[in-house]
Amino acid sequence: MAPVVSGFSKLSKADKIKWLAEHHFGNDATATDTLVTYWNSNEQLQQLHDEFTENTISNYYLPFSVAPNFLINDKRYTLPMTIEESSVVAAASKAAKFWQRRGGFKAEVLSTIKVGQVHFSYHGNPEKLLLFFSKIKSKLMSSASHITKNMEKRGGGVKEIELRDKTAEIENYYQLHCTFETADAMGANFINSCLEQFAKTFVAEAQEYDNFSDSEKKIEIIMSILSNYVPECLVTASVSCFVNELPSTSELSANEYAKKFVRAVNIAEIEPYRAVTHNKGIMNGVDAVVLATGNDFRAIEAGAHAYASRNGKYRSLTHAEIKNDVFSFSIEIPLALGTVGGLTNLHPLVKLALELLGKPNAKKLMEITAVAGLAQNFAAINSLITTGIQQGHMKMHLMNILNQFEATENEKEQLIKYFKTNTVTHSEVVTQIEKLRAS
Ligand SMILES: CC(C)(COP(=O)([O-])OP(=O)([O-])OC[C@H]1O[C@@H](n2cnc3c(N)ncnc32)[C@H](O)[C@@H]1OP(=O)([O-])[O-])[C@@H](O)C(=O)NCCC(=O)NCCSC(=O)C[C@@](C)(O)CC(=O)[O-]
Ligand SMILES: NC(=O)C1=CN([C@@H]2O[C@H](COP(=O)(O)OP(=O)(O)OC[C@H]3O[C@@H](n4cnc5c(N)ncnc54)[C@H](O)[C@@H]3O)[C@@H](O)[C@H]2O)C=CC1
Repeated sequence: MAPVVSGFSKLSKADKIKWLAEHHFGNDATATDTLVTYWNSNEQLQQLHDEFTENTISNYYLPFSVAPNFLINDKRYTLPMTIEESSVVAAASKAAKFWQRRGGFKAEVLSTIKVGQVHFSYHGNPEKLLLFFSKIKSKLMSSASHITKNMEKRGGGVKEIELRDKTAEIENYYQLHCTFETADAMGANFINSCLEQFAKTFVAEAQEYDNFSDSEKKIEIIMSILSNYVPECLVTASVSCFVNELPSTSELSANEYAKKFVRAVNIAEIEPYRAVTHNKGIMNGVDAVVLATGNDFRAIEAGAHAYASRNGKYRSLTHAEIKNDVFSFSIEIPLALGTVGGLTNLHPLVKLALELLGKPNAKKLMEITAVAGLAQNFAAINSLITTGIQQGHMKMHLMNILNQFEATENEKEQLIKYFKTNTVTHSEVVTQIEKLRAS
């Protein structure tokens, strides 16, 4: 077991690695070599990456991929996608290619309101608190004007502050429930700064408020923080076509395909076990664009799953229907994304990704990202109701298995040829490698 270390954060990068090598890797040089191999030879670039987070000792690469042919609101895009899982980029590309010949994707931002809350305890008469709040509300707003003035010039700022009584759930618990518009920023830091200012002003004003008793004056702030639940920062995307334009085979007509597809989505609307996997497939596309564009994927994940269970049951984020011989498929998803702030103007590949998308504003990026989720879900369901997921997924995963077994170029060539006409499973790849090596 490694010893407790004090002052680790203050060590140089080299000394941090030395400590790790000594206490976790028995001074085996391989560990150090692996870490150093991933350093960037451009020292300036490396320093930039070192400074993104804390205790950085190396870089962790993920593939930076692209999916072409996305027709969104009549404009063609090539999507940047950062993801480790094979077949996601292929699936997105396949769906994009399919829908670009059928009118493409339509997307629309429904609203962009974000939420933050000051959580506090108040011991006293609730009516007096409400009266106090109504008296000082405008002062609360104006106390943050030094933070909000530039955001207001961009059309954003604080929208509303509400006092919410939560004492039915927790004794003496109240909130300032605040809503914001943050223009092209995701807004976490802006919102948190505003909230902390509201909290300070709230406490100070309470102490000066003559109508409060001494105990009522002692408002205790528990915390001030934005919410990643953003049901009003919402975007929708959809595709539609005549049923007879859908894929068909001798075993499954286009009409049967449409019905089977809708049924698959319906199952994800009522069955949580399926819905979670269904939405995971959607997030394959969403997260890949979110990561490539330097956005906060934890915030997006948390918000999307909370939205999926907003009615008390976890459900699909997509919906499908057939009406008058038209098949339509849509998604509605909360996406608090930014095209300024965070890493967006810092990471060279993020800058490139945004440039690839034509330097979108936050709303446009919300539309593009929702489309990536819908496309991914379309491709996954298409596979699930026809060939099954494994055929296409394992075809893409083959190279990973071959690399695990350190297959030579010659072995790869022979096995790729073999698996063109044979189903890829992990065990079959192992059998074929062993066969080759024994011959
Ligand atoms: C994998 C495919 C696309 C193969 O599909 P295919 O029909 O065998 O592909 P193809 O070789 O005929 O090529 C057709 C198009 O697919 C794309 N494509 C094809 N291959 C590549 C490639 N190597 N690199 C880049 N793009 C590729 C590309 O757009 C290509 O057009 P082209 O470029 O030739 O004009 C298909 O089987 C598919 O869409 N499968 C779904 C895969 C999937 O959803 N993967 C996610 C991982 S599984 C998961 O995490 C979640 C899940 C699935 O469980 C969610 C759920 O249950 O809902
Ligand atoms: N719970 C959460 O989700 C939390 C997330 N974070 C992190 O906060 C970061 C995002 O915070 P932000 O406030 O968005 O970033 P940020 O702190 O980099 O601020 C962005 C700033 O850019 C400026 N700006 C310039 N042009 C703008 C425009 N057109 N529209 C809007 N603002 C413009 C504004 O001053 C704005 O406040 C992410 O890195 C996220 O991971 C931080 C705390 C909590």
